[in-house]
Amino acid sequence: MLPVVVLDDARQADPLGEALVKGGLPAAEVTLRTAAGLDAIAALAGRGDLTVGAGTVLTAEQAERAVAAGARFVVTPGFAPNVVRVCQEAGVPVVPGAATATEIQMALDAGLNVVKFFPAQQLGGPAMIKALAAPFREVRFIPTGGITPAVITDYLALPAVLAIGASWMVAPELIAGEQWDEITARTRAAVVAAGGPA
Ligand SMILES: O=C(O)C(=O)C[C@H](O)[C@H](O)COP(=O)(O)O
Repeated sequence: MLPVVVLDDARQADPLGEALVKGGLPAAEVTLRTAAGLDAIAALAGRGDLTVGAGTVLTAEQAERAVAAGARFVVTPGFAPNVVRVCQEAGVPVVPGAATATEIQMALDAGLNVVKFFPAQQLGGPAMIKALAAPFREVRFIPTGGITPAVITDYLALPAVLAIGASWMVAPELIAGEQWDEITARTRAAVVAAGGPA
């Protein structure tokens, strides 16, 4: 499970990180949708007890900044050759978004075999991944977008699914309300729903 985080205030990064670690999910994809994103990545990277990556990385410059801030992986909504190049040169894993067979082939051409399947639910969910995985046997998918606890097991039943990205455990209203205990509780529930320890 990969929590997809949108932070408006980088000062919330540390308590959020604490809540995720307590919940048993020491990882976060912090999106660069907000101006606070880079500072939040730096704050979480500085904790040392969780793996932080950057999401919504749209340009090569953003990729450079994210890596400099401490991002250990980079996620993009679609396939962006310049972002992929920057990450590969920096030795940082990059996961491009792919919604079609063509985009998967672009990722493979770039030497990548893990893609974010985005937006997963809207694209047809597990049935679509199953169909795409048939010709691309070496590809692993991280479905993200619209995934709720109710459908997690449908995705995780597929061998081609490497992980699931989702935001419900770190919902923006919980962060805005600084409801860290609720974030920990939802994170724990997400771990259990994904077959992890209670
Ligand atoms: O900003 C991006 O590039 C993203 O990563 C979009 C995220 O994948 C979704 O926001 C997460 O999906 P939900 O769980 O439906 O919220």
